Amino acid sequence: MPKFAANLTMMFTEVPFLDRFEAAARAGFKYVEYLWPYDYPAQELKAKLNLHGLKQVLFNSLPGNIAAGEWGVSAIPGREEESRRHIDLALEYALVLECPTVLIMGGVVPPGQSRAKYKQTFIDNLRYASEKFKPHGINIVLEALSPQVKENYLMKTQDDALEIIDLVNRDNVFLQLDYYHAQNVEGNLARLTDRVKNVLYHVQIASVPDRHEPDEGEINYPFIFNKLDEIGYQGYVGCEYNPRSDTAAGLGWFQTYK
Ligand SMILES: O=C(O)[C@@H](O)C(=O)CO
Ligand SMILES: [Mg+2]
Repeated sequence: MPKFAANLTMMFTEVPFLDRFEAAARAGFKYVEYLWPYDYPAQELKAKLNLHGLKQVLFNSLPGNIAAGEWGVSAIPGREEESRRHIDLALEYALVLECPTVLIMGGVVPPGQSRAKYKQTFIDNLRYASEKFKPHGINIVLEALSPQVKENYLMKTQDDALEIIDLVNRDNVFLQLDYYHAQNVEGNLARLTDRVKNVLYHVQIASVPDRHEPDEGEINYPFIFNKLDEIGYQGYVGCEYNPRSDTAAGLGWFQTYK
C-alpha cells in the first residue's frame, strides 16, 4: 500500500504554514513534503515534525527569481555558483530535517536559447549535488513539468528526465514521477510506470485536468496505486493537489489508505 505524504504547500492552506504540520497529522498523515523550507530555520521545522510524529520525505532546491519567470537555476548557464549555493543550502536543511530526498530544480529554457547548453549545465550541477549528498545517503530526484504549469521547463516528459539521469550517471539520482504532469503530456500511465520503475524514487498525484483530489477526473488512481504495489514501489506518494474546498473534507479518498 502506498505511503502517502501530505504536500503542505498545496494542502491545508486554510491555516498558516507552520500549523499545517498539525493539520496533516490530525488527518492521519505520517509523512509530509512541501516545495521550500527556507523561510524558516531548519530546527523550527524539525521541531514541528517531531512534535506531530511526522517524517519529511521531500523538498526542493530554491527556485531563483520566480517573478522573473525562473523555476530553478541549476540548468542556467552562468549561474553555476548560485546553483551550488542552493545545493549546499538544501543539504544543510536535509540533514537537520532528516529528509532522504531533495528535488533539484532545473530551469526554464527561454525560447531561442540552446537546450543542449542548459542540459549540460544541469548535468554538471547535478554531479556536484550527487557528490555532496552521497556521503549522507541523501538522494536527488528530477521531475518533468507539463507546459500547463511551467512552459519551456527543461524537462517536459519522463524521457527528458530519464535522459538526464542517464547522462549524469550517478547512483543517487532518480526520477520523481508526477502523474498529473505525466497525464497532461504523455498518458499511458500504467506502461509508463513499468518503463520507469528502475529509477522511480518519488511519486506525486493529483486529478487531471483540475489538479484536485485523486478521486475525480481522467486518472483511475486506485488502479495506479495497485500498479505501484505491483512493481514493488517502496517510495512515498506526495499528495500535490489543490483541494476542491476544505482539505480535510476532501480526504474521503484517503480513508482506506491511512
Ligand atoms: O509538480 C510540481 O509543480 C512540483 O512538484 C514542483 O516541484 C515544482 O517544480
Ligand atoms: Mg510535482
